[in-house]
Amino acid sequence: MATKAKRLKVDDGSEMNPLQDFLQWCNRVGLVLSNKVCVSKEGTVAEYGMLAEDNIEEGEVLFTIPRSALLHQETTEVSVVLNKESSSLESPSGWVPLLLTLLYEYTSPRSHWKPYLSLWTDFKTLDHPMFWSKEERDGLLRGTGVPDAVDTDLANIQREYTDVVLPFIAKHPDLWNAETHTLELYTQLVAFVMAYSFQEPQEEEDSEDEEEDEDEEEKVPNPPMMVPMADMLNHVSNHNANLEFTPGSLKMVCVRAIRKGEEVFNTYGQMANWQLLHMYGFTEPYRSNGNDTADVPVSNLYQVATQGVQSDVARQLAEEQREVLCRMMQEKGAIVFGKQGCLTDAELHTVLKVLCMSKEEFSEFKDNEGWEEDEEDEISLAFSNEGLPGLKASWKRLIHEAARLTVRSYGDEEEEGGVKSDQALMEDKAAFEGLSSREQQALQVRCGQKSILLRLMELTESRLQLQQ
Ligand SMILES: C[S@@+](CC[C@H](N)C(=O)[O-])C[C@H]1O[C@@H](n2cnc3c(N)ncnc32)[C@H](O)[C@@H]1O
Repeated sequence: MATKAKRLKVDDGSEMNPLQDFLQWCNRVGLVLSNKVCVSKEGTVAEYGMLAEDNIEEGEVLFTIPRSALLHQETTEVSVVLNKESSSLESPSGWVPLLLTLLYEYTSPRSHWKPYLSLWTDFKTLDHPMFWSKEERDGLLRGTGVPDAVDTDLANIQREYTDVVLPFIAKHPDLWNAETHTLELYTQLVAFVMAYSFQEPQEEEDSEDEEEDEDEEEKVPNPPMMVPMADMLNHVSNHNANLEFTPGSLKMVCVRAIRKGEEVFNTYGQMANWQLLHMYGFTEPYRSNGNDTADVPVSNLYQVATQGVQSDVARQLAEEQREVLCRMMQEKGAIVFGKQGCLTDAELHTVLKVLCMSKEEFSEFKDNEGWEEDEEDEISLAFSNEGLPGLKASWKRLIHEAARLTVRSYGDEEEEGGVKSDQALMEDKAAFEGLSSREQQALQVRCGQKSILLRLMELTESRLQLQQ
């Protein structure tokens, strides 16, 4: 196998090379690596990565991993005990069996996966916002959605460790112990799973089965697993390789020609910068992430719709409309905008329609238990960047003002959410380079979101607003 592994000195003066050990292990377990690629720490965007040593064409397989080399609850040495007591390991995340697997295999000197897991002697390179101080998160990432997501994660990790993991490991002192398998290690492994694990997509059902299952509950997603070698690849939104799952093995396939010397990039999914920072601890440079998004909370649309409402009747109507929307909207109730327009157009359509209804229209709507849905294609076009300027004035005003409220939530209200200072910092190369890596990443998240919101405000500016 080709390798650019460097020999590393260890403290006692002896030499070790974790990458060489890992590549030898790959050979032993039957992982086949094309001689057109190599794993390297040089010439990559972040630590380990994969480089093309020759030109590679679309469709070529870069490596094949036998399923037996994957690390998860069925392949670990402790699978019997995990499976036997699986019901006591259930949790909302569904990650506990893999985390117990990793707690065990990462600390076991005779683990079959030792050459793989030894690539990361500690997890210091992981710099997810969950490892930043709360002050740093709340200060640098205000308005981006990351602080709330991290607070939820940390509370869940603590709860899962205390309520599920600790009672389980206490029953198996021969395999785990609380002195070694601490909450700190557990939290690091959660970050490792967030940034390195893969989830096999659900098998596609044929249309007949789908119809039958329509009323059944949504399928539980497959649990995460560790996929050695595939997780050496870094991510960009404009990726050139993709992991394919087949019954016997997993294959990394080139999806766009790669020239000799270029880095091979996988995709971790369509991820906005705030999601990349939250889940993986990095961001793509400002403007280069084609999947960047910004959320406009439904509560902001509601707030704009009810501004200036005077009469009791109108107030009551607005309150009823809000209640109906709360029942209809899933999750936390945010409308997501990407670089090309609204990504949750059906939800936005619903919100605008309900909030702009007269008393009569609203009661008719309730009597009919909804309305006939418009064509999906028409809605998606209407809320794209091309369609937004042509929306009716009342809808544009709501979107415009709600976007403005959202921009303000990033910071200083007088300065419209710090838009100007952030933009200036981004454009001043020397000043940007003087920032810490955390400050740079936070700035990239903020600038990406705000530029989407400002574009949205431009597209929904009505003539009346322009005259003011
Ligand atoms: C699946 S691992 C990829 C291998 C990793 N570079 C390593 O050395 O172990 C994911 C991690 O790689 C880093 N990473 C991936 N893509 C990146 C990118 N485009 N820019 C910066 N860091 C990236 C992040 O730290 C992320 O959490």
